[in-house]
Amino acid sequence: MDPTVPNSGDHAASTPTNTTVTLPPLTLRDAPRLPASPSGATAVPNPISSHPYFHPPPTFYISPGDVSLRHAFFDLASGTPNPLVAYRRAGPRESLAVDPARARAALVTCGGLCPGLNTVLRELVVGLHELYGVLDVFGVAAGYRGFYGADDDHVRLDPASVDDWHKKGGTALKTTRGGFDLNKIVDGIVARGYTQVYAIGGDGTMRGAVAIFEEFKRRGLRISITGIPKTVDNDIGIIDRSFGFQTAVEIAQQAIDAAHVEAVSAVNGIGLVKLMGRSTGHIALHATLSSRDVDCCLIPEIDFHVEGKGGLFEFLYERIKKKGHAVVVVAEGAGQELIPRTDDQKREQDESGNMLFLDVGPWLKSELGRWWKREHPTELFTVKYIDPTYMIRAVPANATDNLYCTLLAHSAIHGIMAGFTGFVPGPINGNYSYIPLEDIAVAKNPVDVNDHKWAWVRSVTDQPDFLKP
Ligand SMILES: Nc1ncnc2c1ncn2[C@@H]1O[C@H](COP(=O)(O)OP(=O)(O)O)[C@@H](O)[C@H]1O
Ligand SMILES: O=P(O)(O)OC[C@H]1O[C@](O)(COP(=O)(O)O)[C@@H](O)[C@@H]1O
Ligand SMILES: [Mg+2]
Repeated sequence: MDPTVPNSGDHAASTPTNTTVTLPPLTLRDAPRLPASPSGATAVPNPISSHPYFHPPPTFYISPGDVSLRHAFFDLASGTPNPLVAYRRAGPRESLAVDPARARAALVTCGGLCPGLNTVLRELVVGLHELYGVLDVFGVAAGYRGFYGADDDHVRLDPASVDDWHKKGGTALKTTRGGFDLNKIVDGIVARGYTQVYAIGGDGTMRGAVAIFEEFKRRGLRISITGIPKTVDNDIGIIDRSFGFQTAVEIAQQAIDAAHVEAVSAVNGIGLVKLMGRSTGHIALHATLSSRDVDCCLIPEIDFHVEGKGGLFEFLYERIKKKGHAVVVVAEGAGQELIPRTDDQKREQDESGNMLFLDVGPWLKSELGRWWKREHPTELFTVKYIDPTYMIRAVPANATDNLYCTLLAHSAIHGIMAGFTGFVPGPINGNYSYIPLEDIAVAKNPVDVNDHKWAWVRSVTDQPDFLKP
């Protein structure tokens, strides 16, 4: 039977049918493993088995054959992904490739802040100590450069010292951009006797972790590394979402609410909110969908023009005529090509090599004011601009993100102790999996503007594409 042909006949009278479909072969993108121990030491039983409280049931441990699928759905009519890709399922293994008694762990946070960083750190420390009995756990200060920093950049951590970290925004270890000197970093790791590295950061950190992993291999070192994906922008691909993102969206609501109040309380009022999102508009999109007060959402994935027929300003004028006010949410990376910049500004980068953006919020505010004065000089007009940039990422994680951070931290530890390295733990369609670092480092996560989500935005804001005629 052709699976793409719908059942014919009376719908109410039809019965379920079974259709057999042949799927393409499955490719396992396996997480790399540590080389065998030179001493020939064999597997160590998982200490959780002898933990006084766990009593793991037979289904507790992840079996060597457990995998999860990357694609949870596809259209049989247009062809399935070929090959189908699978990853190892994350979780505790019955036997370990790493002896916890000899393990020495280093935790580092890099890049921008994100709600939940401190929770991940806390859960790594507590999980290493209490699940596996790893007592040598160190926090490395101020990003990758801390590995080749002074002695006091390496701080011993234990469950007591991190007890309340999940309640705090930011990162207790401090974070920096730049300073990625591969040889110095690996020399520092070796000199301090670290056997496992947990690098918590965004896309840049993941690319750095790939380089460290490759250098470990090149030098024949038996040191494992895992990357725990952090990005408030949610711009890392393959995984369902990054931690801290939901918290950021929640806090963004407060800015949109304020913009809405200001807009409705003014004559011909516009509330303009700029949200984070360097190359992706996820925060702006999700904040728009959850708020429902937004009239227009601008994201980096969609070009727009401001003046003239079909432009943003004309749309806002019409919306004000209809409703008396309008709320605009703009992601920081949107409309960058519209803002005039000098050659020097075009070359400006942060310490990690990320392009520095001009501030789209004030630019939009002043362009709109200028346009209104010119086109409608006799009508009152007010724009209130709100920039909650750092407020949405410098807060502690909410309950959902705190739980997510805990599961990520535990998944990372289980993977490292099982002997995996060069991997990233993360949920794929809700299943925690181990994804090779090199896949994550290149997987971007732009907003798919052809997807239902963008259609939802349109249905909420009733906004057109601001295309040039
Ligand atoms: N291509 C790369 N190779 C090696 N290290 C990188 C690379 N890109 C960024 N890094 C390093 O990763 C760290 C964090 O990068 P950054 O872009 O600032 O933040 P994020 O990881 O949040 O994207 C910095 O120390 C930076 O130097
Ligand atoms: O001012 P900072 O600390 O460089 O951070 C600004 C950037 O941080 C971000 O949150 C992204 O940070 P990451 O690359 O560290 O994830 C962007 O939204 C923003 O452009
Ligand atoms: Mg980044």
